[in-house]
Amino acid sequence: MDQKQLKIEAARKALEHVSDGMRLGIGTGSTAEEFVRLLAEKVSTGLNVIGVPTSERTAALCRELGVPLSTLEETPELDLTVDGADEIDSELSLIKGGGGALLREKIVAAASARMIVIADKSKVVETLGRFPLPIEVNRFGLRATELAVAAAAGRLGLSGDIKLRMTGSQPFVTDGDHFILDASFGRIPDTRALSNALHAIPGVVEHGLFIGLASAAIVAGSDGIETIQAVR
Ligand SMILES: O=C(CO)[C@H](O)[C@H](O)COP(=O)(O)O
Repeated sequence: MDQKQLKIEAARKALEHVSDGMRLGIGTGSTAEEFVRLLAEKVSTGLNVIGVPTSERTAALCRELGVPLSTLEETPELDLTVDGADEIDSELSLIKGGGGALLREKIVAAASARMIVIADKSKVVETLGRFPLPIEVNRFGLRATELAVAAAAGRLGLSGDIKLRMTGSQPFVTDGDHFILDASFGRIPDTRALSNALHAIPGVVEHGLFIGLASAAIVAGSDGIETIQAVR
């Protein structure tokens, strides 16, 4: 089975957790898009749900496919969010933000009673950090924030390239009008300490470490689908 098919299988399994009347957070990225396509098929045959999208990109796809949408202002409490991830560890801590939507993704996940992560098996790691950590930052004081991020990481024994994410020759701009720094720190043994250190930097809007948010991960591999439940 190719990677796209594995994403579809994970998304299909997640759909089993969706029931009539649910208020759904809808993630961003290629795996979440497979979920939107399957959800739209169900909606077209009568499933009644309302979705809060985590990005303009997801909102556009939902509109195109006829998935009814709301905003978090109108619907501030959600039953379930289904989203992808860039990395998943055994405690269901995540790195997210490869698609640049981490701020809205985190706000939506935190407003949800449950978050189910969908992914192909390549996303499962022993320790987070192989994937560069996306850090959403204010445009103002970009260089100062970058230096502060490097210093904070250094105090935790982490180092590595910190790159401003680009789209062609221009910085990538998030839906919230911020920039993203991609930090290649390598293995992050203490995710909580790094999370706290990054949150203490004024120019950091949010980072892509999702700790204690995922309730379950549905992981599809060529040997089958595994559901990993969070132990809390
Ligand atoms: O966090 C994300 C977007 O900000 C995505 O969920 C993450 O990048 C995974 O994407 P994909 O399913 O395309 O691999």
